[in-house]
Amino acid sequence: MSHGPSRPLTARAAGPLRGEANVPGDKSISHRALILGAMAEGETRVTGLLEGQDVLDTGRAMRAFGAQVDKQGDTWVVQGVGVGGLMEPEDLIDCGNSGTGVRLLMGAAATHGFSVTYTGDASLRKRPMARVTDPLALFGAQAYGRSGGRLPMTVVGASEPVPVRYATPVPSAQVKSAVLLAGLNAPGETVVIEREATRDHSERMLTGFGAEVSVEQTAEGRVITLQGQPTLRPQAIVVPRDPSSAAFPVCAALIVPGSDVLVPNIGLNPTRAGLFETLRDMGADLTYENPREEGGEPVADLRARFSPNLRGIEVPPERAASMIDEYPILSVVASQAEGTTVMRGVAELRVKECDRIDAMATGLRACGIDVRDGDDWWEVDGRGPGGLRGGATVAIHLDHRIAMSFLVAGMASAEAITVDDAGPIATSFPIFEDLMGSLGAQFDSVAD
Ligand SMILES: O=C(O)C1=C[C@@H](OP(=O)(O)O)[C@@H](O)[C@H](O)C1
Ligand SMILES: C=C(OP(=O)(O)O)C(=O)O
Repeated sequence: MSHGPSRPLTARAAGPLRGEANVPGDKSISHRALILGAMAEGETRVTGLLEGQDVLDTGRAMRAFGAQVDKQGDTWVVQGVGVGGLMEPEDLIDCGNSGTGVRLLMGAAATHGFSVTYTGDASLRKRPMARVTDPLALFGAQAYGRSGGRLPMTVVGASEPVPVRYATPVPSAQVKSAVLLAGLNAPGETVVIEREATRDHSERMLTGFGAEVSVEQTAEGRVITLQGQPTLRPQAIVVPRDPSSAAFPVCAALIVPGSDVLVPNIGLNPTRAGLFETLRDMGADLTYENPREEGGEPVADLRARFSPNLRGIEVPPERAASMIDEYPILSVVASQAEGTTVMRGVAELRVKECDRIDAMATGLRACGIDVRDGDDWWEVDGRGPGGLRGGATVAIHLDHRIAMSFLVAGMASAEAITVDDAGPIATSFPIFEDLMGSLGAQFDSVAD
């Protein structure tokens, strides 16, 4: 869905942040629970689903594809139609701001013999889709979109799909997942090879639903093999809390003097936890309390305290996929460290909801921080605790993570920071303002 009118929001220096931050469910897992639930035979029940706009848009799309998706009390109930049972939507599928939504749906529908036209908001309509439609063409699906492979785009599904073997050219869990979801309704073995491991929620959840999925580490990379046309058995899914949302209260606590914040129950799947390792490498006072396993995923309570002795580091590039959405907030923490933080191997940041390197570099420079950048790298010169001047209004380009990052920056800067639009925060973290406010953050809505 498109957003309402833009809504500026200002964050100013806050007192210590203290208390417990109960962040919402994982966005990646929530999308997959609705999509796989819709492709299973019978009733899947999901608790802890993220009720962010991105996921709600995917829920609406699954209804348009013929599944029933309803909320009963705290549980989302999906009546699936079975593999191969999706139906042609009567209208456009509008995925709003969500790259994950549109790319996974394109995959899931591409091996059905019907056509679907996809669109999204002004941010999503700029993002590249050929990375998904190229492998979908190998199954026999054809895509017709705007120039540069942009939305709106119609995908004519393959009525007699063939299985595919595909090596992903960019590290992308969305591309991997689109191919695996398409492979569900192709006979035989579909194989995806990724050079670097990306988040593995699709593999885990497909296995949970009863598909045969094997993963092998070879010289070529991580080889994932799916046996096509399985019967997916409906599941009871408990969605863990989102480490990408936890990043905001954690990082805010590290840079606001006197803070001590507990962020309970965070999924620490190694394909997602790169930020927390990086913060610890920088000298953050960040501990994992009560580590345990839940639903096959490692989980812990994160405790973050103000950390006056952060050091800039070179972030290991091989860690990029496991923290790809966290570089914007990491750059805010880096601005409060001593020395330079170097981030390499991050070209993907340029094709997210916006060009995230450019958006963060522009905003940080306006707040008094030196940033240098190239095609696939950037570096931030830290000015130590209290080194953020602030006093800027920052353009967030319909990007929720840019908005939240600069609001956190405003909590630790000398002068307030305003983001031009807080609306997109609702795509992934609808309770951000209230939750950060409950810890002690100070926000002012600015009248238009
Ligand atoms: O598969 C997913 O759920 C996601 C994969 C990542 O995108 P890419 O696959 O484009 O790297 C990430 O940035 C996005 O927020 C969620
Ligand atoms: C990149 C993101 O999401 P998506 O690709 O689903 O829009 C994100 O949430 O940071």
